[in-house]
Amino acid sequence: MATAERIIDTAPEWVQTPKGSGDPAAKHRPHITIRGLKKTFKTRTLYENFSLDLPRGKITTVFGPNGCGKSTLINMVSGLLPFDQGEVLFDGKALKDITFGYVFQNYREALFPWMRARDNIAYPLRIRGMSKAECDARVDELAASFEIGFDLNLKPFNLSGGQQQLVSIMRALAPEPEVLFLDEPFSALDYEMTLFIRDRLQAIFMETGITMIVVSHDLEEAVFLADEVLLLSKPPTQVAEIIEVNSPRPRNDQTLSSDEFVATKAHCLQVFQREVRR
Ligand SMILES: Nc1ncnc2c1ncn2[C@@H]1O[C@H](COP(=O)(O)OP(=O)(O)OP(=O)(O)O)[C@@H](O)[C@H]1O
Repeated sequence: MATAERIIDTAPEWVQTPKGSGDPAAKHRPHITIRGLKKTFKTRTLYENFSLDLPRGKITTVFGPNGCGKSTLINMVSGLLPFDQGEVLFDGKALKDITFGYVFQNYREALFPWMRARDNIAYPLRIRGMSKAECDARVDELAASFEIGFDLNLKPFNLSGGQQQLVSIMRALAPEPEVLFLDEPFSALDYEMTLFIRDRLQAIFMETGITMIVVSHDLEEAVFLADEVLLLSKPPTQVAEIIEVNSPRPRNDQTLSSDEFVATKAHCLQVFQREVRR
């Protein structure tokens, strides 16, 4: 069920009470509530009265037919794109009152080319007024978490595409966001780098329990990463189905051939095909 009434009671063990809230019940409430969203491009209505709850401390992947509005959805929720009507709240708070990160598909245009990789990563910390020593410590911490094997003193144009995307992800994570949005983060990467970054993202997720919303156009990737796959319909876009993925973490190559994973992926494909034919 994907309506206002959805009760979220299965936050993983590692999900902490939100910082500063002092409210242990918060982890059982939806993290993001979307109510009555409407979005029209010229005369075409993409979203009409769209409502959805997204859970705290889980990875939700967004999958659906071409052009159904996957990117538009996360762009509206993350404030990059205005909507015509409706409301998006983060455990009752407005977007301006939370810290969030966004990873773009096109990493080439996302990084500041004149800044070294480590200055790109530290940027969101510097603009918050953190000292150089604090920024350096956080960048080093992230580099260790991501097992970075390249020189962060290089500028983006001296890095490979995958390395640039890693820097983008580290920059998004630097201020310890409570929500991380990723729009097709692997679509411009080679397979080896995709597997590496996917595994690192999973590890970071397991360490931090950060809520992640990931747009994907690859069903296997969407199921592999997800606690829940949000399957969208064709426009005017509604939730076709929310499918739980119960494969245990950390997931690895063996996960892909496990009965549970194969059955979940097959179910997602069935729903997807039903929506495409509709
Ligand atoms: N700025 C815009 N102006 C006009 N139409 C737009 C704009 N942005 C998106 N659209 C249209 O809205 C629809 C949804 O676009 P969106 O990119 O969100 O879909 P998507 O599901 O992410 O697409 P894809 O599967 O191709 O990645 C598409 O028909 C697109 O052409």
